[in-house]
Amino acid sequence: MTASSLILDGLGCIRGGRVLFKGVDLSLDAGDAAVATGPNGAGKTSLLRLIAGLLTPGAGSVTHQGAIAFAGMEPALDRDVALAKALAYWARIDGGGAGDIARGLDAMALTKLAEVPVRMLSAGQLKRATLARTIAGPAAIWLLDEPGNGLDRDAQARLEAAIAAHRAAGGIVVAATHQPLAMDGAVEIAIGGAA
Ligand SMILES: Nc1ncnc2c1ncn2[C@@H]1O[C@H](COP(=O)(O)OP(=O)(O)OP(=O)(O)O)[C@@H](O)[C@H]1O
Repeated sequence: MTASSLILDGLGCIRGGRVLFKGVDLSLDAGDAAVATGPNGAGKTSLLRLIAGLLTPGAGSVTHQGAIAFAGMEPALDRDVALAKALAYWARIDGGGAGDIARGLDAMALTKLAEVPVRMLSAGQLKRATLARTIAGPAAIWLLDEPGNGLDRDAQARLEAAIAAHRAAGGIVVAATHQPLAMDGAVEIAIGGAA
């Protein structure tokens, strides 16, 4: 993996004319992780979207080295095709091959469901599929929005193992979550306020 880093400098977010947060500073290098916490509506997803470049900062800046993968709450997978085919679509865009898709499927215990249409997957299986796409991709910086939502105990352990392996390989992980997520030494970004 190429060198990765992520720096947030005085980052602020305004949505709907309301200041959600301001002055968020963060500096992550290869192997580091951060977890965004805070009440519903505080701005955790917004923070991830700012980092991904999907929102414009109200203040401050985001600087990063290494590609970003955003595993959001909505599974961005074609519902009408088999899971493996839906992941292959993204592998073509993200840059990956059949081996990477197999690795992603295996990491989230989805290999047996590879030929099942996406629309037939359960909520937890869809979440695992979203994570499999990120795992299969080449991005150094993973942004994970509520990655543990809907996961059973085995899938949660697999997610935590995938995060640890990614960090050991020089990747960076930023997760937004209400649930406990084992990430050794992760920096907490506590976002206050409530909607
Ligand atoms: N498109 C939008 N326009 C204006 N405001 C928005 C928009 N999308 C979200 N918001 C508001 O921004 C605030 C933060 O939303 P966000 O999804 O970032 O919170 P969150 O901390 O991730 O919440 P949760 O824990 O419920 O997932 C909320 O008050 C929400 O209503």
